[in-house]
Amino acid sequence: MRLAAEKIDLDYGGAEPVLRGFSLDLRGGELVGVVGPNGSGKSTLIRALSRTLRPRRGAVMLAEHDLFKGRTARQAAQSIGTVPQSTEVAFEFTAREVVQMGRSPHLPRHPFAGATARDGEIVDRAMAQAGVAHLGDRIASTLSGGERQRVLLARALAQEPGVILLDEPTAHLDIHHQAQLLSLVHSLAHEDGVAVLAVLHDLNLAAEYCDRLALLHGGQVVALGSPAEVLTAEHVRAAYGARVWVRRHPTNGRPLILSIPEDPDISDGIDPIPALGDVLVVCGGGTGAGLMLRMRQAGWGIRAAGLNIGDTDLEAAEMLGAPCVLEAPFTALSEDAVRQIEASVQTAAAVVVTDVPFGRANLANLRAALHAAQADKPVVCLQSSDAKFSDRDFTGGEAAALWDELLAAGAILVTDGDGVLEALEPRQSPQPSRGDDVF
Ligand SMILES: Nc1ncnc2c1ncn2[C@@H]1O[C@H](COP(=O)(O)OP(=O)(O)OP(=O)(O)O)[C@@H](O)[C@H]1O
Repeated sequence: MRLAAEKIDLDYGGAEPVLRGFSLDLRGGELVGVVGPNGSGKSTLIRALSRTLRPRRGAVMLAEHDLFKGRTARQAAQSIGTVPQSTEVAFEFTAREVVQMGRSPHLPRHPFAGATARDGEIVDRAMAQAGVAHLGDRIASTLSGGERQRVLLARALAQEPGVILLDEPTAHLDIHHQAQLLSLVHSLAHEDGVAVLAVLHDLNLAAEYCDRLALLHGGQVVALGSPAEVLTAEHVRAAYGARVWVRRHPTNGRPLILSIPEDPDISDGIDPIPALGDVLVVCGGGTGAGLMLRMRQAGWGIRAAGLNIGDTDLEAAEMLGAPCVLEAPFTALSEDAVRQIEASVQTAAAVVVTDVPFGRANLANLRAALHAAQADKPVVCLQSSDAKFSDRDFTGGEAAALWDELLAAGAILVTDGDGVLEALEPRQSPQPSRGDDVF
């Protein structure tokens, strides 16, 4: 069953709408997660989709009907089951009675008077699915928050709806019940063809279970798509103002979000706008992380040459907001990546080559540095005094030959990070060329 918000404006009577021109299409067979910071309008969206809050503009369509004009509340409840954020139960009903209420949109009269044996079976099944069969005789108000949340899920399941809307369904659940609930709603979507929309705060759970995500910020969708498309460090920063690393989950390949502590050592002293030019850093395997941070703190803009996804230097570069040329894990830099690196060399003020090992996979980075030096671009090469380049050449000598060419072309050899900064330091704009009194 399709449920769609079509360019809706929602408000609570204030001057400004909470959601503005909002559209979202939910279809049977998919689990869509709605994520976003506090106050971004997630619960308000659920209220509109569940026919509780009428949009000021636009329409909510249930199949081909306008939910607010073409459907009664009872008709809507036959198709849409809602698990609300609040688990408060006003009256002294037993858990089973609460679940039985889910059948009421389908019954001709009073929910308990009109219930048939089949309704009873549906209630039993819903309680079993939600893992609350053993709580049937308990007074709902005496249950724990997590137990009540699962009872309310059972109530929604008892409606046998084509659409289920869940507002923070995992808020009160322990880790085991979180996984159980999301697995259940995932299978309702994928095996029974139900359209499921869940507001979730936990981005990792959202990434793991949802087919699509909508990221809300300020009452608008700022990103909509697969978890990998939506949960990028940039989107998370833009919506939440939080800095995160985005890695891949080791088993399912979905994005894994790790928050970066607001470490004053990292953020202090970094001017948001680099005062100097951009330096392209050839690094990898952690050889560039500390150096990039120091260079950034010194006022340089940073770009990273080709890095494989999963490389620790990629995390550091992302943390510093540095553009990177990305390559798949354990894969040699592609022709496209090499083109991007060479283009980056053209516009960089300088190139720094860390003491990263070179193999066939990243040799193109070293070649790009050589091209920079040959084009009279300042290139600084890091080689600690007690190491030999041959120790980090895994190309059978090809990298060593490039390295020698690089130094012959005028690259500056330094032995540590201080040396890199010193070599770069006098290079205030305008950018002088090699041969000027620069290094
Ligand atoms: N009943 C109401 N009356 C007036 N304003 C409201 C009401 N409910 C919500 N709002 C406002 O609407 C905006 C969106 O609130 P909403 O509850 O939809 O956000 P949310 O994304 O679900 O937040 P949270 O993550 O904190 O649950 C907020 O500014 C909130 O203060």
